[in-house]
Amino acid sequence: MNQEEFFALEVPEFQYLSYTVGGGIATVTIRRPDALNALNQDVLLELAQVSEVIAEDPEAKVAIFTGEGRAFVAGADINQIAGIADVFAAREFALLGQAVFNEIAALPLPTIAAVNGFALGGGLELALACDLRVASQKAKLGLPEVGLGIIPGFGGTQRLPRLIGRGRALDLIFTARHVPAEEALQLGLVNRVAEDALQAAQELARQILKNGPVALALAKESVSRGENLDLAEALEIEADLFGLACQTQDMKEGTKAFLEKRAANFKGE
Ligand SMILES: C/C=C/C(=O)SCCNC(=O)CCNC(=O)[C@H](O)C(C)(C)COP(=O)(O)OP(=O)(O)OC[C@H]1O[C@@H](n2cnc3c(N)ncnc32)[C@H](O)[C@@H]1OP(=O)(O)O
Repeated sequence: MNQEEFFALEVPEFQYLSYTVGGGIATVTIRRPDALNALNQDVLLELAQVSEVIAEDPEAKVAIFTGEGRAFVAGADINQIAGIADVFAAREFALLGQAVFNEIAALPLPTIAAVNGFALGGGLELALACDLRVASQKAKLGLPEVGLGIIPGFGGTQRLPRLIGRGRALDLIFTARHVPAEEALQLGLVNRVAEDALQAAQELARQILKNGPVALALAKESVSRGENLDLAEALEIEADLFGLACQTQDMKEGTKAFLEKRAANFKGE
């Protein structure tokens, strides 16, 4: 077995997803358009698998998640929720969604949700597990679970207030309303609004890709690890990771390129 074969990436055959990678951008498209890409257990398990693929793929430097058709994801599958037998099964379902989205949130590279349409319930929770969100002008976002007599269970009650603040998050959760893209932008729920969410996400990814890959991963790690700590502890982490960044070839190349007034050629080392 030669080295290339040894390191050959195995991408499973997905039923509900497609995975492509090109120019450093990995793209995951959720494909269950007849149900507006609703997340049943199988889709969730495939999302877990694909996040392992992304983590292992040397070609993937930025990952984009999007949906086929007129929805990003219209939530967890309400048919499955309606059939949940007892409190234990319900808790397991929430824990499964949380575990999958935690895996996506922990990917050591920038992730972007290209919100091409409805991002409701578990769909918004998936977008919240990504680092950045780009919405199409026709996108609608929200956590409508209380309208079904349940609460957000895939991280929404935790990630949404951390992103936009408690008052704004509880407004969305209590009213169950669908927020249009422009309002989502004002709320800080999305980073950009564009006519074509995927195209705008790809442009954003290309902008990110100009920068040092190790530095991107370390910057994400610093923000993620510091998020739930007090400032003094979090600043220690930042200093440690700054130290690591300064040990990289990318740092040598980035600073040299600046001084030589040319574009840096980062190797991700
Ligand atoms: C822990 C996490 C919990 C959750 O995430 S709970 C779920 C939260 N999400 C929601 O409550 C949104 C549910 N969906 C809707 O409210 C509506 O859809 C929309 C407003 C998004 C779109 O409405 P319209 O344009 O009229 O389309 P349509 O005919 O309702 O949907 C097309 C097909 O998609 C199925 N579908 C939509 N969302 C879900 C879902 N979340 N779970 C299962 N199926 C869903 C429908 O039933 C229908 O299917 P058919 O054509 O066979 O009647």
